[in-house]
Amino acid sequence: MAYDAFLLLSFGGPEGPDDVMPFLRNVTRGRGIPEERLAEVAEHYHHFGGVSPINQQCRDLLDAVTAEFGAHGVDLPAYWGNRNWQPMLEDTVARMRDDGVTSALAFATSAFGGYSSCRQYWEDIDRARAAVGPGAPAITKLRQFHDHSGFVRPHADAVRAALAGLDPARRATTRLVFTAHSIPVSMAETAGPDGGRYTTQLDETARLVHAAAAPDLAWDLVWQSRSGPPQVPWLEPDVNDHLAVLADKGVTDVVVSPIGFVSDHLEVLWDLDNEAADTARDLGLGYARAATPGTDPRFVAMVRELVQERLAGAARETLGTLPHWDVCPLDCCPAPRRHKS
Ligand SMILES: CC1=C(CCC(=O)O)c2cc3nc(cc4[nH]c(cc5[nH]c(cc1n2)c(C)c5CCC(=O)O)c(CCC(=O)O)c4C)C(CCC(=O)O)=C3C
Ligand SMILES: [Fe+2]
Repeated sequence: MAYDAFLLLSFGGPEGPDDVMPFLRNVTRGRGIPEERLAEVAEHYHHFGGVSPINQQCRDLLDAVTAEFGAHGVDLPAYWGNRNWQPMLEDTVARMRDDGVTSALAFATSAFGGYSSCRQYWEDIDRARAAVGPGAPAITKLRQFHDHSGFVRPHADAVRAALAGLDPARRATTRLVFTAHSIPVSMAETAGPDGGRYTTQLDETARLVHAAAAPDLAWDLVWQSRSGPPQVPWLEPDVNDHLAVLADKGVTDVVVSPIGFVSDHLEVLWDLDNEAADTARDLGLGYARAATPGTDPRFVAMVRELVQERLAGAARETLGTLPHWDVCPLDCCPAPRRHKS
């Protein structure tokens, strides 16, 4: 198969105060998110001047990937499009068509399976191609990468760096707390062809990061950034509740490592550096937050390697044991039941 472009596919975020509500309406259209939750999340964005860091992080990643391609003879022009905010994917796909692109490889900024993190990006591609119509390039998504060394090693180094900021005399009572975005339990159950892929992959990432960073410490995998109406069950425990349980058990210090994410975007900054850090302080726990890969050279090299896997049929780099595939089976990670908007 010949490919003639690379596409960075991401979530999108507002770039000023006036963007915040329209962005949030794009994210939540038809998903039954209560109005109070929207108002609360809008406040998180306004706290940062209405600017999400995710767009600059995408620009930085795109620049780094372009340089990495150049240095390794990967001759593909690089494009960027988002699900929820400008540059919107359908505008990017129209530009690709105008530039004569016929077949592109897309890197989505999530490592995991599941509807929100994988299937929905395939749907974004389908919708954007349909909107562009005849002449839209073919676009396929690169595979999930939860156990790639280019994802695991930057997380592991970040955990080590965060640990170095805590009191070594209390290491025996220090704990690793891995976090990922909570999702509805029903979405977790239908993730992957056999169900449970989001949580199973996160468990594997946590094990790999733990083994590489601090095998002497105990660890847990917990959830952050819950959304949705209260009567719908989402993955638990929430990181804040979990910190209270740990403090009760005699844990003195925590390193919180957001392995569910590729960059320090708003949900990492607000929900961890603000909320969870406050919770830890109230509980008297020492607290350090580990960084995400961002533009770590190993992560950037991973993107290039995922492309080369597909260009050259090169072997897959995997540290774990879960299966991988290039194109998701059509029946995995189905869309949750839609609410009326
Ligand atoms: C699994 C997952 C990831 C990780 C995979 C991936 O990266 O794709 C992720 C990432 C992100 N989520 C983000 C922001 C938001 N997510 C929301 C709502 C939701 N997230 C969900 C899941 C996930 N979300 C779900 C099931 C909902 C309920 C509504 C729905 O079913 O879609 C809402 C609505 C308000 C709220 O209720 O929180 C917002 C504003 C941002 C941007 C941050 C920035 O601006 O820097 C990013 C990277
Ligand atoms: Fe989200």
